[in-house]
Amino acid sequence: MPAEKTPIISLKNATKIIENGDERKVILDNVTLDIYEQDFITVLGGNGAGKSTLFNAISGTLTLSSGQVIINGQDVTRKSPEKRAKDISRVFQDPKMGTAPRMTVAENLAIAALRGKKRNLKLRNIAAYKKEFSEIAEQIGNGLEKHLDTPTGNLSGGQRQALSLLMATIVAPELLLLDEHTAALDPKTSVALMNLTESLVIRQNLTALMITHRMEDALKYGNRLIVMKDGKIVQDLAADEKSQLKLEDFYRIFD
Ligand SMILES: Nc1ncnc2c1ncn2[C@@H]1O[C@H](COP(=O)(O)OP(=O)(O)OP(=O)(O)O)[C@@H](O)[C@H]1O
Repeated sequence: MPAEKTPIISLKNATKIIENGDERKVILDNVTLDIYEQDFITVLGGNGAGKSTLFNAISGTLTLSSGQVIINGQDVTRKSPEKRAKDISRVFQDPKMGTAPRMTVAENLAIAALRGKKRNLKLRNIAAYKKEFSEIAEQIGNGLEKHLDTPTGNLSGGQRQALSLLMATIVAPELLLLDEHTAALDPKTSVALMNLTESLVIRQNLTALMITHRMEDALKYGNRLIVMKDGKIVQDLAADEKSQLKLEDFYRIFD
């Protein structure tokens, strides 16, 4: 019998209740989820279904009312987002979120390269890393390598999202959270960033969760699909089940 796989991340009965005077709202409802190495899971659900809340619970920006978050067997439920940051990186929808606007591309990459490491990289040493950064940036194919000394605030949205993705993966995280990271881009740039995402995930054997509203992307990418509704995971489909789904099945998800 094959040995049982150990999940990288587990949520156990994760629940978040928001109380405001007489109002009581369950925004994460008893969610149990095991994420295994090299899972690439797409996350679908209507507005307000709880997708970002799920990501907040994993990354630690939201403290659970009850339940647990386990990373590699360690209970991190009460650990701060900063403590979890060595294991978990996240790319947001808004291109402004992932990068420091006044710092250059090279400086942003240098900071990202230090994730989880104790030593300090002095900014004057960045020059030594420039060739390496340039090679990494060149993989993107949108000219980012020519902008290593450009403040990120001057980049296009697509370049900035590509940089955010590079920063999130330059030190391979245990889990990459992609929070609708292509949603603010034009269709062509969005396709280019999804291609880059897939190639980074495959090349670095990453484990990733990706929220998307694009059903085509949920069908095309990943080995697993979860569907959220009212703070719950209502479906968890493996690759073979996912591949049998048609676009019209997806529209039913949002009913
Ligand atoms: N801190 C909070 N306080 C009160 N309600 C909250 C809080 N965070 C989230 N919610 C509520 O929880 C529900 C789920 O929100 P969430 O942002 O997770 O949805 P989502 O699935 O990511 O939606 P969208 O697709 O619109 O981004 C929403 O009704 C939202 O208003």
